[in-house]
Amino acid sequence: MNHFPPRDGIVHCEDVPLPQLARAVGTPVFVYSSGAMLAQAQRLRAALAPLGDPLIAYAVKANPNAAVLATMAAAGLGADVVSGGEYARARASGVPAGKIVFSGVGKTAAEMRRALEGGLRQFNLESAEEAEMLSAVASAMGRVAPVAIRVNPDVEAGTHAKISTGAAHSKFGIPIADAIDAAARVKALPGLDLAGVAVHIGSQLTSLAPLERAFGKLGALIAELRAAGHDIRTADLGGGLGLRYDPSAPEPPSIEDYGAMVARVTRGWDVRLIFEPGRLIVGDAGVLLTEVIRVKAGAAQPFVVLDAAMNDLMRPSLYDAWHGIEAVRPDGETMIADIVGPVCESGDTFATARLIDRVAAGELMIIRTAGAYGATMASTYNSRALVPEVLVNGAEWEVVRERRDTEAFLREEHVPAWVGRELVG
Ligand SMILES: Cc1ncc(COP(=O)(O)O)c(C=O)c1O
Ligand SMILES: N[C@@H](CCCC[NH3+])C(=O)O
Repeated sequence: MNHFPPRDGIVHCEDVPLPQLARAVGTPVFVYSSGAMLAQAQRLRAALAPLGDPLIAYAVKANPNAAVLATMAAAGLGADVVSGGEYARARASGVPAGKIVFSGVGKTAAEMRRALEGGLRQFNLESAEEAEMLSAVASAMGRVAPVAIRVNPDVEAGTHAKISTGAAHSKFGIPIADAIDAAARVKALPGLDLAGVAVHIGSQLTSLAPLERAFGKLGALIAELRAAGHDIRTADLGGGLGLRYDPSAPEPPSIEDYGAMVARVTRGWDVRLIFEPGRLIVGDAGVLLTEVIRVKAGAAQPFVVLDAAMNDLMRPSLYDAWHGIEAVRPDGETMIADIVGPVCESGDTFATARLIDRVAAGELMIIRTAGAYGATMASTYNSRALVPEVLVNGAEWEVVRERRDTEAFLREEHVPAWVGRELVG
């Protein structure tokens, strides 16, 4: 089902015409369809149902808005968190402690303490050094921390280098060849209970082959760990399944293809599986709604200058990512243009020489697939206000994050009394 349907020539989010939101909230604004994210969560749950009772721990980093997290919690999903901040958000949004997995290479002692106090399903350990720190923290608290060893399987994910995490040179995980030694160290440390293994090789994966290779290695490791006397009860298969940003690109594997592959590879593992999907759930559920400030003449083609910029949606400038860009009221005509934002960097470009709907100053456009890694990665560069977010449910909608204006930044900053003292008088 299309949750951003054109009706009467105007793009809607569910039953709300986008111009109505632009008028009420202003632009740029992230608009999310709760129906779209729930449909994806439901589809994933159905595809994974034959695997027993897996824990689907939504990767909070993809979109940590409290209303999005509460939607996920209400749908029964857990949370994969990578910081104390994400842990706090997940708990505050109603995710039960027992459904929280804590990932990340740089967990601090304070973050470990906080998660142990509040409770969690497991820490995914990424190094022997981290195991030592967690052991000390848990022991001092008189607790036992449930842990999984996140391995680095040395598998190339075939995605953008900046979002690949499973190759040998990557900072993530414990080299799989060292996992048996690491498990022995974990077992010998007080305050740790080795419950399982974990792997995550990257994001926006458009082929199942690298995932299958990584999972195959994980299966062999589970057998080795059991042979060494470890009681392995869980296997966390990470996230990473990609979306089709560009409709002319080959269709990525479906959620059902993924479920079938996992069922085949994990047959006989006898563990509870954990998944950490982010983008897959929320990516297509969001658009960045923006207004054309002006169309400026260019050397090769015109520049469509939007009021959204690289600080609001970093993916095109950071990863050269392709996002669909369309007019909210297309008139049937097209043009070729560079689509840019107002920020003072040439990298503030959403698309180059792109065939788009014809637009003029004052018209609205949407940048698609902005529900994941959009607002969450935004900055205030060029002293631009963080973009507000709206959640739509049928004909209802609500601002779920207010626009943060320049006055708010200034209230947070402080000029010491001695600045400029030597220069005065
Ligand atoms: C450990 C971990 N789990 C889950 C995810 C979520 O990835 P995705 O949004 O691609 O599903 C990431 C991001 O790549 C991650 O680093
Ligand atoms: N931020 C990345 C994904 C990173 C995944 C986090 N491990 C993106 O927009 O594609």
